[in-house]
Amino acid sequence: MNAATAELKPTPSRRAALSTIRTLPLPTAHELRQAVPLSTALETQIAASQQAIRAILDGEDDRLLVVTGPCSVHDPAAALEYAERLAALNAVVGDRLLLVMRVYVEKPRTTVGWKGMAYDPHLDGSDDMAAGLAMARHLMRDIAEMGLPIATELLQPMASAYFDDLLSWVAIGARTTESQIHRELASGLAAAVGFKNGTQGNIDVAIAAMQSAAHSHRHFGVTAQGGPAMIETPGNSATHLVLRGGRSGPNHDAGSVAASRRAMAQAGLEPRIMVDCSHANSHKDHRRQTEVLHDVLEQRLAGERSLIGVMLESHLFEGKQALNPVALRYGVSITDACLGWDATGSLLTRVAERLRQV
Ligand SMILES: O=C[C@H](O)[C@H](O)COP(=O)(O)O
Ligand SMILES: C=C(OP(=O)(O)O)C(=O)O
Repeated sequence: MNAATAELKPTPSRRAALSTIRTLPLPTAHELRQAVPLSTALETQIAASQQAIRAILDGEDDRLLVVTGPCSVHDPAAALEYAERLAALNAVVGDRLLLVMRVYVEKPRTTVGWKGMAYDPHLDGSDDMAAGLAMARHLMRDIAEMGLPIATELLQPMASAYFDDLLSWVAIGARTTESQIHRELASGLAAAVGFKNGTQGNIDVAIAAMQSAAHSHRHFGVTAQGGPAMIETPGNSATHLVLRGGRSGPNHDAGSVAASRRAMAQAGLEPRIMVDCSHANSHKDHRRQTEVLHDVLEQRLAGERSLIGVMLESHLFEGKQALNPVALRYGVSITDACLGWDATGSLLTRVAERLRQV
């Protein structure tokens, strides 16, 4: 062994660290789907809401697609109360808005932090993922049974099979839009997919993602029974760009929207754009989501037809709180700050009224 190879060998302390790696089996997606099955009526409802979203993307339905809900769900009771309120609002605004609830059970972190209900449902770092996956699937099914279409971000491709039959809209987030693995995942989904611009604000990665997702792929994956598999996907052209702002600032303004529309057309894509009113578009100040949404609405009323939807981060009560499992305030986000329900309800009611006037 020469000196260079010796340096590559793990040191004893690194070997000791590696020996502590734990592997715990989880139920397969098939087992969880059998334990928490969907009725035929629910499957039909989900297929209908996937189709309704596609109709908006295809310009056959001129309602505004609104993806709204908590940054992350951590308390099923609060998420269900939010869903009840959203379902009631839908009865009032459903003629002009297609409401889809964010039920985000996986969170991408900039460095480290709580990664969502699917990972750590007990909020205590125990990472009981078997319980997390079950809680996530139960919650999504309960919300879907209220008649609401569900949106989520798909982050860990292996986890998607545990709940992708419940989804009507999927986000590929700013941190993963550039990932080939997530583009392959999107190409096999029944749901429409919004690709976010990168965290720097670059839309080129989302444009490349849409081109890639439209193609058929063969990729490594696992079967619902948990075995290694080659997966062949049909391609998914029900995709769109999500402008969420970036390090260089917001990108919901008319100039950025027009530039994005032109870039999509040049790439041979239908120009379909959703504006995420939160994240870098609101400078992470939840209250500013209202002004971003009004800006988007005025652009759309002025004739910007590429604007097909908006996203809001909204919970029962505004703001956010630190994750302290013994003293959590009910209905308040433990990840990004959210609009409260009252502000959300009146904002969306005003948006629907304004859209009715045209
Ligand atoms: O939407 C949520 C957050 O912006 C995203 O998960 C990153 O969070 P973090 O920067 O707090 O890790
Ligand atoms: C993580 C999210 O967004 P982004 O990927 O834009 O940061 C989100 O919408 O929860």
